[in-house]
Amino acid sequence: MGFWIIPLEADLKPLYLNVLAPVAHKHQSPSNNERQFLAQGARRKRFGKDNVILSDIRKPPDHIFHGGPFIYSDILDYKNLREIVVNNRITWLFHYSALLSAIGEANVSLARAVNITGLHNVLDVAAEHNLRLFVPSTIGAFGPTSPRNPTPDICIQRPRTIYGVSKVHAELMGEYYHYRYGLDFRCLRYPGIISADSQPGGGTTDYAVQIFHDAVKNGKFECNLKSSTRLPMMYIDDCLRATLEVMEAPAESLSMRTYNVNAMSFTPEDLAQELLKHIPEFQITYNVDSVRQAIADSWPMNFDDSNARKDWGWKHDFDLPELVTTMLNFHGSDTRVAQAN
Ligand SMILES: NC(=O)c1ccc[n+]([C@@H]2O[C@H](COP(=O)([O-])OP(=O)(O)OC[C@H]3O[C@@H](n4cnc5c(N)ncnc54)[C@H](O)[C@@H]3O)[C@@H](O)[C@H]2O)c1
Ligand SMILES: C[C@@H](O)[C@H](N)C(=O)O
Repeated sequence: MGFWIIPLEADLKPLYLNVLAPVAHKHQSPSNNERQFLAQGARRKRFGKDNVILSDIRKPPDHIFHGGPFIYSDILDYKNLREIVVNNRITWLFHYSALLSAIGEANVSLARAVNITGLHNVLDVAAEHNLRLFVPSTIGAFGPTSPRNPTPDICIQRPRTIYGVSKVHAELMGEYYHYRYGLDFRCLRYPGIISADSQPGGGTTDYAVQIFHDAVKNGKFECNLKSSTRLPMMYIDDCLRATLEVMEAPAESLSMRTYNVNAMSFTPEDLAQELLKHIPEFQITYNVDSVRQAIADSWPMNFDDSNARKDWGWKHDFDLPELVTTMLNFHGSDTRVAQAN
């Protein structure tokens, strides 16, 4: 994902700098393609198709390109950001551009530029033009010295990845701009996000997306984390709804500017057991990637999101069984499921 720009009602113009999960899966059937369009369409439907501008530095899939305005935007180009905001009278900005945890460790200088310099550009353009700004943070903003089970909103944050460091920086800078300049900064710490219409983006939680592709296509999956690695996770629809809900919450209901949000928490073994109920021949093997495993072992196992639930009424819809059924349906596994039954 990157960044979104949106307009409000007649005059609310959101800009999304990259889209969470925009990439259509190559193997989907036409009917699944239509269903997968819904998550993206929801944002455009909520605000009006022409009022939501999506952007990236990468070519979008057909359904994104034809679904409403889409533009090229590099968050490292400040003048270009300012031009987009001015020319389109943007009011809300959703900033999704980032390098994720595992890929960030493989390319620290690029991660530092995109995740930190890019954030500075976004903060400045938002403050200069009085935008409401959403920036996602992550379970990766915590580290080995944070309480892991559960992890509360306020506790020690000493992450050991450039990704985590950049996200703590984003949380603190956003809050600083809020108190110093009155910027309407809002931030959610997402768990691992699972979506059928995306390819894994270089994160530590990628296995929980890839497993569905491989289970449906090949009936087997090689997992790069240990079977007992417990991490917080969330289905994409809950993630998008949480994001819009916190953005639309009255300012006086927000006791904080950065909130944990959660839905479920599982291990690769738990996920495999749930998949076996639908695909009895499914097999999982383990070939642990030491970089990803060390990252996962330093992250929360369970996330305490009680403040989000109390302040603005957060409530998730998808637990593990609903997640697996929905993902398998999206992946066109109806035939396998029918065979299994
Ligand atoms: N996916 C998850 O599980 C998860 C969990 C927690 C938080 N998040 C956050 O959500 C956001 C999106 O995550 P994602 O999974 O979609 O990641 P992703 O890797 O799939 O997408 C990142 C996007 O950033 C874009 N990008 C890279 N450099 C850019 C630049 N210079 N200018 C503009 N765009 C640029 C990429 O082209 C890509 O579209 C990130 O900020 C991430 O930290 C994601
Ligand atoms: C958890 C999250 O921030 C991302 N999916 C990663 O693993 O890097």
